[in-house]
Amino acid sequence: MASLDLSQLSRSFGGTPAVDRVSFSVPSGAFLALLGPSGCGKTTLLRLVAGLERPDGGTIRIGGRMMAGPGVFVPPEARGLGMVFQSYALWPHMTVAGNVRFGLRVQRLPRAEQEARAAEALRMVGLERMGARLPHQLSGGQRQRVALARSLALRPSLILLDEPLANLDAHLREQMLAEFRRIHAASGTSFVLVTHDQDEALAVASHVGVMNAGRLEQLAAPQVLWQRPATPMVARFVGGGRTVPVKVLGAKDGACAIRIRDRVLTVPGLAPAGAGWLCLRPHDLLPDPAGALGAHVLDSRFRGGAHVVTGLLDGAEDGGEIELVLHRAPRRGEFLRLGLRGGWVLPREALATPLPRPDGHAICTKPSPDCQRTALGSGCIDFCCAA
Ligand SMILES: Nc1ncnc2c1ncn2[C@@H]1O[C@H](COP(=O)(O)OP(=O)(O)OP(=O)(O)O)[C@@H](O)[C@H]1O
Repeated sequence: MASLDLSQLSRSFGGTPAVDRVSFSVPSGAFLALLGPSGCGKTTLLRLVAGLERPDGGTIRIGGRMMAGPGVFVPPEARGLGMVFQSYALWPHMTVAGNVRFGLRVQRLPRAEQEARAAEALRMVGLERMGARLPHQLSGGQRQRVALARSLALRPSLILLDEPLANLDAHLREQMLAEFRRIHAASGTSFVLVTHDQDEALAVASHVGVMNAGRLEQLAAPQVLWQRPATPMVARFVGGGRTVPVKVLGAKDGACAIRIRDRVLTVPGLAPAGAGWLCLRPHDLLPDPAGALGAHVLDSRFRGGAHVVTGLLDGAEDGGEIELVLHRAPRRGEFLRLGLRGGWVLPREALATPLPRPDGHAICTKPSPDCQRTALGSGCIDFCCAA
């Protein structure tokens, strides 16, 4: 088990930053998922932590030990990490047990200990009866579990997983996600997972970091990321969210009075009077003939016992398509009036001084290079500048 602390971590390729002054701390035993659009720097960040890339600046500490920083670079094999990749990278001519023992042999552990540790790791991933098989005699999910067992056998303090489920079909991914959660809890090892799939990240992780163009936009618990996005990018990226420009009239006790057309509504949020964004997710909207918002129906299909409607949200700045659930089939082109049962308000421009939160912490509306910590372990669950 180890904590992971990054400070101002940067890496550029040909002058273009792939990871740009990223700072965060996650506690020992965390399951951190890194999420973001293609090319945002997730893999580069993972490779920096692994020691497969050297940073241009900043520091990496694992379990409090400096792994990279000014004048320090600990090579990958000395970082005490496990790595699991999309490709599994199993030796095809070796049995499952042989593959799991491989790293222990390299470490020259006594044979009896190798066997005991391999058996324990295979038990943890539920493959205790498959030790004698060859990799080609296993399913994709089983092969991925062997790769995980091989890492666990080394008893690393941190396991790095790079898109480990990408080669599996949807059903198997679900199963493996549940397995990952179980194995993470049973082993007590900290996990860092890079994934394209936000459902996967939100389902499995204790902490989720959203990256964009090399920067960390927000690092928070999944439900915080969902309910209180720190930036418009996070609001749009996570859960098919949309942002509608609104006028904020004032803020009090963690809620904002906003004007939409001729209506004044009170919505949770942290924005001062002025231009703001109303961040919406599909479940924040419900049909309401007297509602302040509206959407034109583009398409509708019957799924899960209800009509899932794709609508074009009136006034949204970012394309505006949003999914709604109705209990009747709407006409294509129909205008639906929508009421609010949720939402979150952000300021249009990043604030120089974050507004105080009702719980006494300050929230970063735009994480800055000076933002040193994400105090997840100590009570505050937002990307936080509170000193
Ligand atoms: N070895 C390299 N040489 C040059 N550019 C690189 C190298 N590795 C990564 N990059 C660039 O750095 C940026 C971040 O890449 P990275 O692979 O970290 O993103 P990612 O978020 O993991 O993307 P994806 O989700 O598509 O895998 C991209 O613009 C990529 O082209």
